[in-house]
Amino acid sequence: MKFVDRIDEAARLKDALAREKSSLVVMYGRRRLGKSTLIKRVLSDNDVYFLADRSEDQHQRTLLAKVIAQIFPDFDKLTYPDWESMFRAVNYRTDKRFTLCLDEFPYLVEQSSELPSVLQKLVDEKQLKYNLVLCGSSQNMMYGLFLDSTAPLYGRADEIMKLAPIRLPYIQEALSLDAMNAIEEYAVWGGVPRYWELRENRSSLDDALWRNILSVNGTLYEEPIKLFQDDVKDIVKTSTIMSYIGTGANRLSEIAARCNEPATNLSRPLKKLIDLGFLEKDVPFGIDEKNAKKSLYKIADPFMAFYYQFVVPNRSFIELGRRLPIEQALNAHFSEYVSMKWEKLCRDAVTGNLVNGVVYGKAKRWWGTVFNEDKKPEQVEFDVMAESLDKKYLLVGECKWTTRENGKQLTAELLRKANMLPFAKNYTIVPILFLKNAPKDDVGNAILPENVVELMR
Ligand SMILES: Nc1ncnc2c1ncn2[C@@H]1O[C@H](COP(=O)(O)OP(=O)(O)OP(=O)(O)O)[C@@H](O)[C@H]1O
Repeated sequence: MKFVDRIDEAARLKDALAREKSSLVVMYGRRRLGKSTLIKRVLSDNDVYFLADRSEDQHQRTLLAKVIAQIFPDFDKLTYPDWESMFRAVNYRTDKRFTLCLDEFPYLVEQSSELPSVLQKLVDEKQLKYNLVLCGSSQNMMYGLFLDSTAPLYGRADEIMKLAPIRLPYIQEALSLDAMNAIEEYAVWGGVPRYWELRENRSSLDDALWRNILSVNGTLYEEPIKLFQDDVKDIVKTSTIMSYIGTGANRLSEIAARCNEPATNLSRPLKKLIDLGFLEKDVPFGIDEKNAKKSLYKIADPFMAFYYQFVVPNRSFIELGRRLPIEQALNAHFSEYVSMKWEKLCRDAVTGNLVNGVVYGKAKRWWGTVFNEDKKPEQVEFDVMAESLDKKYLLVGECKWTTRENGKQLTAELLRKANMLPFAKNYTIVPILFLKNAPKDDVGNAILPENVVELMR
């Protein structure tokens, strides 16, 4: 698969490594996002890249010495009793600046708890002649090592880079898809390039699902557990919470009831899952994010959302190799699943972007009770709602992931609902349809998959 995106990240890393003084760069982020690949692309043959494992520290130093010997001959002929002597020996041999990258740095710290203090000492002495890049997948540990104010390396990094998932337009480029298929595939694999590679090796999305996720031998069959191993203590509880949310328990009270625990016990694990990027809080437009009553918890990561909706409830069928019930579940709900992801992509596309000549702030959903023409209460919902930065316009959007719609009818209904909103009079209402296909009647206010891909570039 061709390498895509990461232009800004690569530039930032290159820049940090080319500064006048040697730099300490920290890179972290969820597994399989492409941290190692990005670093290796930026490093040259004069640099050293070392991938740590969980073996004991003397063994790791022996392995690292071997890699360093590729640029400093015979470096591995000596034995280094501790990390400090090894880093100082590298400094002694350095005549021109190079970069030493320690990938999976948290594994080294697991074996040698003194390592952060050793590095702190070396960095504080300002004598290091080489750059250090420290990389890791455990977001928890990387946070604890560099961003916690009590940690020895706190404030020592010249650059801290948290790698994010790759955005929608690049899956289209990597897998040569049309916009509609890019959205469908992104709904399953999200922005993780390793998953895109697994998909690329299969003839169709369906084939890739059955081979990689919906099979006990699939590479991704246990993937969430592997991801949690990096960062959460209680994997069973975490997985249980994700399952409940993935199958429709979205309010704190519902999740707590299903877990049979008081809601207060769940605030920490939920916050943790939000920090890790696996969950998000959905709050209606105009409501404070901290409003717990109005908040809905949703799975933020597309791959996880697919997994907890389609894999976990069907685990016993998958274990027995029974395809039929899973095929039925996919036939009945996959399209609806993609449509939820489509809504989210539409909101992301609008946020901070220029839509029909107007720039909008953060787009959210809106749901609530309004009073209709007959003064009767009515429950209404908007898939997308955003206020223009100049506060003059309110974009209200309806998303559909179905075959061709009647645009006039959808727009009229959107306007009818919007005009009942108590805050409608403060704005000029801008109705927008976000549709899978162009509407039967060309209403002119439709945004299609190719437009969303373009907006997300
Ligand atoms: N920007 C990219 N474009 C295309 N493919 C990529 C990109 N980045 C990474 N990949 C591919 O994705 C896979 C995972 O990348 P990589 O091993 O670098 O991730 P990582 O974040 O270091 O993962 P881990 O923490 O699991 O080691 C690799 O096989 C790589 O080829």
